[in-house]
Amino acid sequence: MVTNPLDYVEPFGKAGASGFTFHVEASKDNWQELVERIKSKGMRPGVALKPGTPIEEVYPLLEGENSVEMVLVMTVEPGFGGQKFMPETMDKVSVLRKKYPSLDIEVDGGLGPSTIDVAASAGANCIVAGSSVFGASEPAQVISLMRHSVEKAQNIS
Ligand SMILES: O=C(CO)[C@@H](O)[C@H](O)COP(=O)(O)O
Repeated sequence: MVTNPLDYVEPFGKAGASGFTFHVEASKDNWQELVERIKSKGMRPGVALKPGTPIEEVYPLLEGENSVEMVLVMTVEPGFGGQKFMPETMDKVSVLRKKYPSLDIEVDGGLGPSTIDVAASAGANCIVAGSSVFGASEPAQVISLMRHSVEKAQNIS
């Protein structure tokens, strides 16, 4: 998480990023300008929210022509890898999935073989995983297992 996401749009765009996700907590006053700027640089805008932030805070960012295209529900406190998945964040994923059936919903933190099913069933379709993949003896198998769980929950396998 960065505190001034606007400062990073241009450099990330120049570096070749295809998407730019900012925290709703860090953009309360300027999210519209931020989304516009991200789109103008050819990137896909996304918004992230911390575990304690109510899901209602992202609703305004999902309406109108300047809307974000992805919501990242943090499943740990942002900061570092290797933390424990917070199952209580799944209520936000379920509510969001019900309200926006085709939205990309990402989850990040503590995702791996033991937690993927609950996240996938709640409606998450984009998975960020660090320790469970990079710490595995067969990373490809872990990725495949998680992909399968998401596809099964979305009825696409
Ligand atoms: O950076 C963060 C949290 O701030 C995450 O992206 C973690 O790095 C994910 O790592 P694991 O929880 O999967 O180890």
